[in-house]
Amino acid sequence: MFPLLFKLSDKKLLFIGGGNVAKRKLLSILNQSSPEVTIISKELHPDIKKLLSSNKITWINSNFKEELLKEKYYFAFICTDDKELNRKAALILKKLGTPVNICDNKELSDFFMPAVISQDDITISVSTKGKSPAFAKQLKEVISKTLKGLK
Ligand SMILES: C[C@@]1(CC(=O)O)C2=NC(=C\c3[nH]c(c(CCC(=O)O)c3CC(=O)O)Cc3[nH]c(c(CC(=O)O)c3CCC(=O)O)/C=C3\N/C(=C\2)[C@@H](CCC(=O)O)[C@]3(C)CC(=O)O)/[C@H]1CCC(=O)O
Ligand SMILES: NC(=O)c1ccc[n+]([C@@H]2O[C@H](COP(=O)([O-])OP(=O)(O)OC[C@H]3O[C@@H](n4cnc5c(N)ncnc54)[C@H](O)[C@@H]3O)[C@@H](O)[C@H]2O)c1
Repeated sequence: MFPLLFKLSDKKLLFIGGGNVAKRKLLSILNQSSPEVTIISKELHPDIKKLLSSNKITWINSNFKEELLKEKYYFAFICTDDKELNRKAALILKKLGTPVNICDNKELSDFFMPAVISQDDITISVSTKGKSPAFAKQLKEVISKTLKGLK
């Protein structure tokens, strides 16, 4: 796996599922950039609902169906709690040429979300190649403190 920095502002991103995991990933992305986001989900986390008026976020209040994919997405984040649905949706999006990140399927994912430290012009991302996301988070906190101490 190779880390890259993507310019996501104004890119079309798709989220399938709008629960805790979607919220975490979305907030992490919105912290760094300003993409156009479409969320397909029957339910939406209250913290995401709060963003609907102030951000470029469209909520499609429905379970996932292939017919809902009317646009080409730059990246898709598949985060429902239905493992089989996640797999099926990922295969559809991959066929359409969209790279996917799946919350419960490392093997099928085209990319992972790292833990991100961003201070001024410095960006550091931490990954454990998917082995231990909790450790990535811990390491992020240690690096963040060290970086602050250097200033
Ligand atoms: C870094 C971070 C970024 C983010 O997502 O924002 C991130 N996970 C975070 C937190 C976190 N995730 C989990 C816990 C609960 C504790 C635990 O079990 O460890 C916590 C801790 C918490 O929530 O506090 C559980 C979990 N995670 C994955 C699975 C499925 C699996 O392993 O198959 C399961 C089990 C699900 C289950 O079955 O229950 C999978 C992935 N999680 C990744 C990223 C990718 C690999 C990153 C890497 O290479 O290290 C990858 C592969 C895919 C992806 O999601 O991109 C973010 C820290 C944010 C921050 O603080 O900065
Ligand atoms: N990648 C990670 O970091 C990580 C961390 C914890 C858990 N997980 C995995 O992620 C899954 C989701 O966790 P969560 O805490 O976000 O769950 P959650 O219950 O908070 O959210 C699930 C979301 O999926 C939506 N959904 C369910 N079926 C759907 C369908 N057919 N079409 C569209 N949307 C649908 C629901 O409406 C809800 O918004 C867990 O089952 C677990 O396997 C991954």
